[in-house]
Parts: sequence; C-alpha cells; structure tokens
Amino acid sequence: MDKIGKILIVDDNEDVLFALNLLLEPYAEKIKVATTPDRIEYFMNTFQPDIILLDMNFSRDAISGQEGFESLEHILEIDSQAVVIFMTAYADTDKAVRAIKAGATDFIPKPWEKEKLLATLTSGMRLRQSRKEINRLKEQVEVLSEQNAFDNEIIGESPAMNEVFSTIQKLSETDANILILGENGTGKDVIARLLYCCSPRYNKPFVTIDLGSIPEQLFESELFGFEKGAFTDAKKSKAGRMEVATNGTLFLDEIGNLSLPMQSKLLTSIEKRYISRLGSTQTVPIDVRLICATNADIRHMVEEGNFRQDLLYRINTIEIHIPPLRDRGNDIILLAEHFLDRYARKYKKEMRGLTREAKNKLLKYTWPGNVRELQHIMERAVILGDGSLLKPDNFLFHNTSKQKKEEKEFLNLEVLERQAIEKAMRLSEGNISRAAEYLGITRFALYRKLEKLGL
Ligand SMILES: Nc1ncnc2c1ncn2[C@@H]1O[C@H](COP(=O)(O)OP(=O)(O)OP(=O)(O)O)[C@@H](O)[C@H]1O
Repeated sequence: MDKIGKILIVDDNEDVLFALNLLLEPYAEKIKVATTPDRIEYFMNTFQPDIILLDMNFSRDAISGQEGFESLEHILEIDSQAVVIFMTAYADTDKAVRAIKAGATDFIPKPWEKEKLLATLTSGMRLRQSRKEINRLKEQVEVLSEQNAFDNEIIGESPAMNEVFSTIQKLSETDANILILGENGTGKDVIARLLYCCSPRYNKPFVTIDLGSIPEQLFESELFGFEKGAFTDAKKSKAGRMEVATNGTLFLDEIGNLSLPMQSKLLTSIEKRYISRLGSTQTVPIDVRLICATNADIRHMVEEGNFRQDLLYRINTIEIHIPPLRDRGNDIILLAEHFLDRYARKYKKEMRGLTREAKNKLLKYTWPGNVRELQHIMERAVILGDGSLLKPDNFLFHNTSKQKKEEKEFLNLEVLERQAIEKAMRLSEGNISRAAEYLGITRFALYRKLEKLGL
C-alpha cells in the first residue's frame, strides 16, 4: 500500500490522538496532531498536510458539530483544495450530508474500523494528488499562455496594419472563428497569437497545428487523439489537440493543406461539437475557438473543388487579410530597425541604424518573402556588417527567377489595377460608390472596369 502522505489530526481528546497516531504511523508519511482548532492555520502553513482529520465537536458544544463546520470553513478559506475528513462520535446522515455540502471530502464515525479508516484516507490522498496535479497543469497552461503571448513584439504603424489591429480590437469580446489570409512570412502566426491574447479565451490553452508540416496520415490522430491499440504504434492512449484545446483556442496553420477527407472530418467535429478518439466509440465534447491561416487562394481552391465551401463558411466568420510587406510603406524601416536592434544585441555589435541610402534600398525592394525575409536579411547584415550604420551594400537580395517574375508582374499596370480594384471592393465591403471614391474614379468608370476585368 502507498504511503498516505502528511496527515494533521485535530481532536480535543488526547486518547483519540494517541490511538490514531499509533494506528496510522506505519501508513502515513508524517503525522502532526493538534488539540484545538486554533492551531490548524499554523500547521497548514508550516506542515502543509495532505489530509486533515478533523473532529466535529470540540468542548464548547458536544454534539451539534458547529465548531467543526466553522473550522472547515476557515480551512477552505486558507486552501480551497484542502482535503478534510470529519470524525464524530455522533454519526448521523444529516450531518454527513451537511459536511460534504460544506466542502468536506468524507466523514468517518468514531469508534472507527481500521480498514474503513485506511480506505477513506487512501481515497482522500488520491483526491489530494489529483487536485495538486490539476493545479500544476493549470499553472503550466498559464505560463505557456504567457509565453505564447509575449514572445513577439508586433511592429506596424501603416494604415494597412492599423486596419488589421482595429479589426482585432473589434473582435476582442467575441469567440468568432477567424481565417487569416496572407502571403508567406507576412506574420499570420504572430497575428493568430495576438488574436488569442486579446480574446476572452486568453489564459486558456492555445494549441497549434501546422498542417504544412504534419504528414497527412498523422493528421487525424494528432487532431482527434487515439486509444491504446487503435493502430500498431498506439502503445498508450493520447488526447488529440482538439481535446487539449477545449475551452481554449486551436490554431490550424496552413489549412489549405488539408485533404478533402480530412476537411470533412474536421467539419463534422466543428458542427457536432464533439469528437471521438481513433479506436474509441465514446464521444468527447469539445469547445474550441478556431483560428485558421493560409497563404493559399482559398476561394480559388473552393472553385476548383479542392476546399469544401461548407468548411470555409464555418472557419471564416471573420477574415483578416494580412497585407504583404511591400504594401506597408515605412513599416519596412520600423521592422528593419526592430530586427537590427534585436540582432545587434544578440551578436554583441555596436550598430545603431541604417543610412538613408540603405533605407531607400529596403523601401524599393518588393519583399516576396515578406517579414521573414526582412528578418533574415537583417540578421545577415548585422553579422557581416561593420561600423555603426548599415549601408546599401550590406543588403544582398538573392532574387530567384520566380521572385523576379513576381517583381515584373508587380510592375504590370493591368495587374496593379486589378489588385487596387479588388482591394477597394474588399475595403468597401462591396459598396461600389465607396470603392469608386477610394479609387478616385466615378461609379460609372468603376462599373466599366469591373466588367472589363470580369470581377
Ligand atoms: N509585425 C511584425 N512585427 C514583428 N515581427 C514580425 C511581424 N510580423 C512577422 N514577424 C516575424 O516574422 C517572422 C514570420 O512571421 P510568421 O511566422 O508569423 O509568418 P507567417 O505568415 O505565419 O508565415 P508562413 O506563411 O510561413 O506560415 C516571425 O519570426 C515573426 O516573429
């Protein structure tokens, strides 16, 4: 039998204390005794008992149990997780029920039967351990949430980024499912974490799955979990990320990578709000807020039959478009200075900033890899650069042929016009007059252009 842990026995009868001490000594890790309830607080602070065996009746009043209830209340005020087992010579069901309702764990009548007493203490100890474990896990979740929250400082003052921040602000009281769209490296992950930090589910779990990096065959077991023996390698049961994220937020990165059969399973679980682990017929209720992200053209995927429209409706209650870095104007410089500062500290370099020419070079570049590319370029420049200011020569852009093609497309007037119109329509939420105003043209001209471009 496992040791029962630390026990504090509180009873005004010294014979009882002596007998219990003797009886429990072989089974308990340590025992302390007190003859008056006013010593309980002292022992709780210094001895930190796992279980408190508490007499219900002290000298003031022999049978009502009132004094025991008052002590119980005081104990639970000090430690709401305390395990208190009442003892009384006057066992009656009413008092037992009252004791449990008041927060006691169990109740044993005096004189006690040894086996019954040990069984009660053992289950009390198990309860204490589970409560400790739950507390530990809660604390872990809190620490992890804080890490999730404050790892990244988010830089951005451009109108395009301010629009993103203001949408996040508006969403701060809601639980709506969010779809974050944006090119590679624009900061979708950073924005997902910001959304989480500004949400009512902050301090609850934030669980992520990068669907771009999980092999297709593992996706189901990662998301839904499995029972022991569900497949050859399932040596023990494991909760899926959806279950772990319950009451919190699940971030599905690269949702565009999800195969059609998996899309259908995800949809079912979102709609039914429960899941079944692989190899189990039991259902587990889930309550998660979904944040999804993709750099794919998800609407195009729907049109091509590669992404389920009904799933899209479920995940995109609100869409957030993260602008590419090239549309963020001076944010490029703010970010460059932010990374310069970070890497100068990391590599212990005395670098203070960028020359005007260097800033111009960064502003002119089209940043196909967005913030991630800027981050890498700054790191390299800091490592290889000399002097206190970084100069244009410190920045080498390795344009791939694909990037060059994208850059050329970026200069194509027709492409630019289409992008501007699409953006104006999005910002005006389809309102033609407002979109025309944003574009500085008449409503009629906008109609003609929409028709010409097939929009
Ligand atoms: N506004 C920002 N301020 C500071 N750092 C940023 C910002 N946006 C992105 N970053 C940094 O840039 C890098 C890329 O960002 P992130 O991983 O969030 O992009 P992503 O869009 O999720 O990329 P992918 O498409 O590859 O998944 C990260 O190191 C992130 O910390």
